[in-house]
Amino acid sequence: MTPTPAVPPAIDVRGLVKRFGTRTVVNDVSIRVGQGQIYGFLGPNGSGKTTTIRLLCGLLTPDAGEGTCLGLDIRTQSAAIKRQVGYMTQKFSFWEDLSIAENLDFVARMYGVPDRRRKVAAALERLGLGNRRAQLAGELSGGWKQRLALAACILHEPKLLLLDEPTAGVDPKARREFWEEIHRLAGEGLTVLVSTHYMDEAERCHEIAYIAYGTLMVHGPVDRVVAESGLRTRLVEGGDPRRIAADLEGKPGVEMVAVFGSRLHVSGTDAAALDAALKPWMGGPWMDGQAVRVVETEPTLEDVFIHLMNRSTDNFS
Ligand SMILES: Nc1ncnc2c1ncn2[C@@H]1O[C@H](COP(=O)(O)OP(=O)(O)OP(=O)(O)O)[C@@H](O)[C@H]1O
Repeated sequence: MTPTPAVPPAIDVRGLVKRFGTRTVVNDVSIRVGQGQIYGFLGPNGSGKTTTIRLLCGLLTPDAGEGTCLGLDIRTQSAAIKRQVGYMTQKFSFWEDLSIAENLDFVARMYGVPDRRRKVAAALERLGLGNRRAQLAGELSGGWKQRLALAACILHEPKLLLLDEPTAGVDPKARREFWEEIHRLAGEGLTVLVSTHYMDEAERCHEIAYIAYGTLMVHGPVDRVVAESGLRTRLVEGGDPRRIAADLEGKPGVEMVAVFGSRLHVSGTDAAALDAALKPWMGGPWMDGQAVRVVETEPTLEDVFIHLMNRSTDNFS
């Protein structure tokens, strides 16, 4: 039997560097993204996520490094790559006094999309915009605007979709529906690169990369990123979380204390030192008429990212 040929990665780049003036905004980034994967980019504001995504698909030329996107060279074949990319920028603009359908038709004409009418109809159908086709874009709520933006980005049937903070300011239900659509598209083979600050969005990605000040600090599936962080977390329940937090802040072994309503997440990389700091709170002392309880828990992705952020130094400022 002939073995099935392995599907080549959608993106395979090594050693990418980008400088703006004297600042190195992307520093030696190597990434491989499988076809049909949703790959999330996280990191502090201005840390180079958008620049990295643009380099990966040839929209910007790197100062050093090499690689391929959709099997094409990111340095020499960027025009051919761009034709196969759908890019939803942070500030997607519409013609507010045109309807949804007219906006899509306009975009399709502008990009010379063949078989325009059928493609516009398909995009309207696919994103549940059919019933609203005549509604003016300027009257749409945030969630519907995102859908229209997504419809416009997939009209030309790209193989790679770039989403730059796609759901900023969108309500949770609309975000969930947006992500269901992204997963459907990925299921059909579309590769998706998404930058986000939302942990729930990161958890919906097949793999994530955390970039801080131009450096790729960790990458991989969410579970692996959490497991490999080396972070240990204890959950403290009962009593007054703010007073317990104040007691723990700055103690050896305690690297982070975060209040979640009536609970605390206390984390550090040295489990013995962490437990030594928590010792006075173990064994159920009473506080404000409640028993305080300390249990081991998994760090959340947010715990891991705050930890990474604390560890990274802002070499941009
Ligand atoms: N064309 C440019 N010329 C000069 N500096 C730039 C240019 N584009 C981006 N930068 C700078 O490079 C750094 C990284 O920007 P980038 O937009 O990639 O970060 P980001 O992680 O996507 O940020 P955010 O989360 O705020 O969107 C920033 O300090 C930004 O000001």
